[in-house]
Amino acid sequence: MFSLDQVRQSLESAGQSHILQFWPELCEEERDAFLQELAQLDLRGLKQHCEGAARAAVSPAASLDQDIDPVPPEFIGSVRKSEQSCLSLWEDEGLLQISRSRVGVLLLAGGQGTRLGVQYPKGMYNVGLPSGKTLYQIQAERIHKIQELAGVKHGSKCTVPWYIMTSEFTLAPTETFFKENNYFGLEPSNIVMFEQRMIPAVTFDGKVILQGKGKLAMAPDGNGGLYQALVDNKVLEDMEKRGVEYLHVYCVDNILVKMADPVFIGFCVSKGSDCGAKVVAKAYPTEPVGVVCRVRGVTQVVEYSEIQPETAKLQGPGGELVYSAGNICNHFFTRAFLNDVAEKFEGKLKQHVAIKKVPFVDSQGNQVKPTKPNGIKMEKFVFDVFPFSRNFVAFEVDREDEFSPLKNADGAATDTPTVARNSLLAQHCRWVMAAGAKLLDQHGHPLPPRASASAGDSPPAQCEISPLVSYFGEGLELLRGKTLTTPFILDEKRAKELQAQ
Ligand SMILES: CC(=O)N[C@H]1[C@@H](OP(=O)(O)O)O[C@H](CO)[C@@H](O)[C@@H]1O
Repeated sequence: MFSLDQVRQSLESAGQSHILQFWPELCEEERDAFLQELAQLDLRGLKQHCEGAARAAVSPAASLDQDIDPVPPEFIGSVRKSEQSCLSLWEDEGLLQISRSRVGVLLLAGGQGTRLGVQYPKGMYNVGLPSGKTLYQIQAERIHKIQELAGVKHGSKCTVPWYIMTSEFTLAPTETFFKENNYFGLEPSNIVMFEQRMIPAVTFDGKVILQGKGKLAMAPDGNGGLYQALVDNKVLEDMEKRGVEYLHVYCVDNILVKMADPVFIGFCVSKGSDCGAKVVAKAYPTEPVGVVCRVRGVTQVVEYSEIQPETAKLQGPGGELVYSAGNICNHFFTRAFLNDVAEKFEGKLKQHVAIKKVPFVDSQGNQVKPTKPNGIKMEKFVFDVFPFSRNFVAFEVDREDEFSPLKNADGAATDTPTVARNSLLAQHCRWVMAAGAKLLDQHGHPLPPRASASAGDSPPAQCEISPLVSYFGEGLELLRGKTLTTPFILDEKRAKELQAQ
């Protein structure tokens, strides 16, 4: 560890000596903790980071809107437009790769649920399903099921390791939650949690913000911090040791996420792709999703916060959105590509600027909660590696089956716990009806099928199917010809009982 003198010198040469202004007031314990925090900073890169942030805040990167074009539809694979025989081939390929334990999943779970308004990791959120399951539990059970499906099909026991990128904010509570829940029945050695880096928030004149007298205002380095974290935590070596060649990366908040989706994996593998992304047709022009498009001919994502509203609203001759390929943060990478990124491209990733209200201590030592934005946070985005890919593919999936993200607290117009819950229940109603069963409400009246859910809708029937019974609607033959009264929860026990009837 560095000595106080070394740290002081480094801070001085980075123009950041104010960081130690309250040092004389700190007690022994606070000093130790602070020195440890400072020693973990990239002190050599600090000057560049602070000056870069201040520069970026006054002269934001030029808008890309002049240089973008949509990706022509024929370059986007599609569930809806593909023959069933193609979908089956892709699914078979995906299941084959999974059965050989060549597929892993990686969860991006380092963010704070600021918009959702919770103090704990988003994955621990319970959206109020009849079963009371949290997002983490639903995801764990899907991993369980996909291992089983692939294993049964190919007569092999296989593993889909679950890599979970957390941050200083989310690691400890996530670890505890998993332990308390017995890892949701998964083998603990196949769950690998690691932390992304944190970087300091900076004022508009390039000074690191002090959150306390002996504490810096730190924030995770964005979900694109993944690539540095893979190196820091030797995750690529772990993948190699396990024989994992393909990785499905996804973010925590989408209740409909299909972990290690065999169709998507199979599609990407069949196309010989090194990098891919799932997209859905955007629901409305200002929907907060990035768009997959071409920038000077190169396919990448332009984030919702960086596209001009006029561009987002552009319509084609049939009234359809020109930029409609909405990024749902479900990415495919080969390990070989991730190695390339780690070796050659990580340092070239773009830095995005977010201007935020960052609580701080003023020069008098008073704690201040700013009422207007005062700080710059720099973030990397996970999709910014797409331009380095040699064969990028996009794959369009159906929103009602794959995308209902939990972003906002109830009361907001979209992406709330209620919408997430209803999207899942509506999907499960569709599965049950497609399997040939009838659903009745509490009064014995038949229920109509529902395609999807939005905030204003009346709730669909309380019909929930455990992922341990069905991953994407398969295996529900046991319901054929049955009349089921809601609320109806199909877990493994109930499935066995129905099977026996
Ligand atoms: C940097 C990044 O990955 N941004 C993603 C991510 O945004 P959030 O700000 O986390 O909601 O999830 C969106 C989908 O839910 C996706 O459209 C967007 O592009």
